[in-house]
Amino acid sequence: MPLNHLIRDGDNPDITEERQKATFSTEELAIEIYGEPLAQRRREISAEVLKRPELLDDCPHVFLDRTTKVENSMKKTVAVMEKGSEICDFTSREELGHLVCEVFGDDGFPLSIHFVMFLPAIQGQADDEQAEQWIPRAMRLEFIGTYAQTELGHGTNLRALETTATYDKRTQEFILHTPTVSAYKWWPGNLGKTANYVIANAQLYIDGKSHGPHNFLVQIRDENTHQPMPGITVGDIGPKFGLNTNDNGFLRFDHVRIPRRNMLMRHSKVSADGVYSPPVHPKLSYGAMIFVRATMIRMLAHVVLKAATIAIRYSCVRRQGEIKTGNGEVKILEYQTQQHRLFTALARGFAYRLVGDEVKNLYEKIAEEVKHGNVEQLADLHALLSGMKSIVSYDSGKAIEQCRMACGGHGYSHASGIPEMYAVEIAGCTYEGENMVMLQQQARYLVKGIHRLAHGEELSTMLQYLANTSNNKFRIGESGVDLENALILALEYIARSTIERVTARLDSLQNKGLSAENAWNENAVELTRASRTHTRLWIARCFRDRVHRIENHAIRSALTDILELFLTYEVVDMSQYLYQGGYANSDQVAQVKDAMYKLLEKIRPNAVSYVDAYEVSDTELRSVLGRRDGNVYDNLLKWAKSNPLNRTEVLPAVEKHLMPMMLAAKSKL
Ligand SMILES: CC/C=C\C/C=C\C/C=C\CCCC(=O)SCCNC(=O)CCNC(=O)[C@H](O)C(C)(C)COP(=O)(O)OP(=O)(O)OC[C@H]1O[C@@H](n2cnc3c(N)ncnc32)[C@H](O)[C@@H]1OP(=O)(O)O
Ligand SMILES: Cc1cc2nc3c(=O)[nH]c(=O)nc-3n(C[C@H](O)[C@H](O)[C@H](O)COP(=O)(O)OP(=O)(O)OC[C@H]3O[C@@H](n4cnc5c(N)ncnc54)[C@H](O)[C@@H]3O)c2cc1C
Repeated sequence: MPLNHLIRDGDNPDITEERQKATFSTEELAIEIYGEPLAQRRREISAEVLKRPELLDDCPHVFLDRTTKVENSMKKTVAVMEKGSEICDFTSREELGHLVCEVFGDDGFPLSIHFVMFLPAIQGQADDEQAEQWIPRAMRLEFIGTYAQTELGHGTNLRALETTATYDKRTQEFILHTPTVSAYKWWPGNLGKTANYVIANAQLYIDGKSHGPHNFLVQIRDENTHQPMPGITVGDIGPKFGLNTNDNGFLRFDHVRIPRRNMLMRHSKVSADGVYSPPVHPKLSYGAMIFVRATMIRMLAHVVLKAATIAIRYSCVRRQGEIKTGNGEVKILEYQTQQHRLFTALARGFAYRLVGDEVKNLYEKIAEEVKHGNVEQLADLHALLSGMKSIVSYDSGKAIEQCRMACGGHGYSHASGIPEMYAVEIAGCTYEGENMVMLQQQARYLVKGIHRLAHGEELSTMLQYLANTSNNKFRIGESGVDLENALILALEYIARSTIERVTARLDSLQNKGLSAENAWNENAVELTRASRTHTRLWIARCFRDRVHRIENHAIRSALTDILELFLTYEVVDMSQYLYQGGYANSDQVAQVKDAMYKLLEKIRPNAVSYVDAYEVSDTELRSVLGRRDGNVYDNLLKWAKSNPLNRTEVLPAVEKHLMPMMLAAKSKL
């Protein structure tokens, strides 16, 4: 009985051969990733979707213009809302999430901002009475909401947002106003054509005094006619690099009045007579962003694993060139360069996916405490998520792009599915805080850590490795030190020494009289590097702990290969830092590289089985190259023939423009 459960008759023999080589059960690995009931439920949901044409695309989305794309996704949204509960349990985020992936593919659920920002903002920041008033109706989708914070002129620097909410004591209302063009709200998902309400982030003014940005619930479209409300100008911002089924929008308020109780008042309050009570922590109004940063890690990992699925499967059915002359063309996955590109992408995908679970659990624990007024761990969480969203979005983008290039010319075609994946995923470097900015948020926390240590103060668990100054020599190959431990310690050294060095430089510049702000800016690149090394260490440790907890021996062993590849890759990638301070020499770094190349060989026979175990259906994958059955060439031809340009033999545009030109050229002879 083969261990890979995806073998079927009629598949490309090259891919069947791969599946027969599996040394672990792909079903058991799927259970390790998703958990026992969910792994099975995902398959049932995928099978159900296939039976319902209203949930499937008539043709690949890339063949459609934007208006048709938007209409299709709205139509399918209604089908999911009406019939989805027959297919999956709507109270399970995981089941619903899977249904959404099947039905909508890369662009995700068209109303995602309603669920991932609008509702979480209300849940975390509205008081009980407000929550009771708004949440049930929002959950039933009686109306659609979005989160309107970013403006045309400012997205990063929230303190400079220009939209104002001025309290009018006389009528007990807030007046929302957009004073300039740069104050237009710009970017919110679903704002353009869909949302009826926004959580608007605006500068609160009472009696001429500013209290900084706060969140307000504002109706922008009539619930029945969908026409803009008085004082509202709203529309779509136009096509983007990706996510084109979403109507990201612009919005202007012209002295729009809302009742006092439409300010979200769990943490900050304004009384009827205009008395302001501040929150227990000044950044609690940023809570919805924290939620998305925590959630997006798994979402980004999912895209990497989809791209790896496509590129690894394709690399086993694509033959090109010979390794030994005369022995015939090989599967391109036999090339070490191909394995290096793809298995390291696979390793990052698995690492981020499993670590993403841990991040989500940590977020839920701390968010619950914050809800009850305990903000002790908020700084740790903010720092961690700032780093995580940045590293995972950027390194995932690089991994996906490598997967695309590894598919050669066909990777550049939309038939591969990877260009759309990249376009969607890479937006994660920008939204929820531009990466360079977020890395610096984390760097503040790291620099403070070094200063605390210098003053003999206690460090949070996350930073305790900063005190381990005895870790000053690479111990790879020493007896009693296994590879994993040596690599984790190397990553600790890289992070600690980088943070120490940049902090010392900051301090010395300030001691020489430079202002704190200028000293910071002069070290900003190094500070982002420090942040990167710290976050990569955190991911590595968390991934290692997760793999060590696996009880099934065969699965632990399969994921240990992936873990070790991940660790060697990270250490090689940052090896220049190992030479600083004489921690390692070039022979030791060469040992890490050798270990990495051996792991590529070890992983090779199981490559297809790893991605099979992640179980992304063909419906969700939307890729000709990544099809489960490996029958790529016939289907590439079908895909090309079905594209709208081939509907007529002679294109009307050719008749209209080129033919007359050619005829005219002939007549001149
Ligand atoms: C789950 C996804 C699924 C599907 C989604 C699919 C598609 C979704 C697509 C898009 C969704 C995206 C939606 C959005 O993009 S919404 C808009 C997001 N906008 C941002 O993220 C803006 C980024 N800017 C900021 O967060 C802040 O302005 C800032 C850079 C953090 C600076 O803030 P500021 O108020 O000026 O504070 P500082 O002076 O820099 O810091 C003072 C102090 O506060 C601490 N701090 C900052 N933020 C937080 C926080 N959130 N929580 C806790 N503490 C925070 C900061 O560390 C500092 O602490 P010190 O101790 O050093 O003083
Ligand atoms: C697909 C997508 C969906 C979005 N959805 C929403 C949404 O639903 N709601 C919403 O409110 N917003 C949304 N946004 C907006 C998004 O949150 C912002 O674009 C993001 O926070 C970045 O801000 P910005 O555009 O002002 O970039 P800018 O801040 O202008 O960044 C431009 C450059 O300046 C640099 N920079 C800026 N400030 C600093 C600094 N202090 N130090 C160093 N460098 C700096 C950046 O690193 C970057 O290189 C979305 C954006 C995208 C792309």
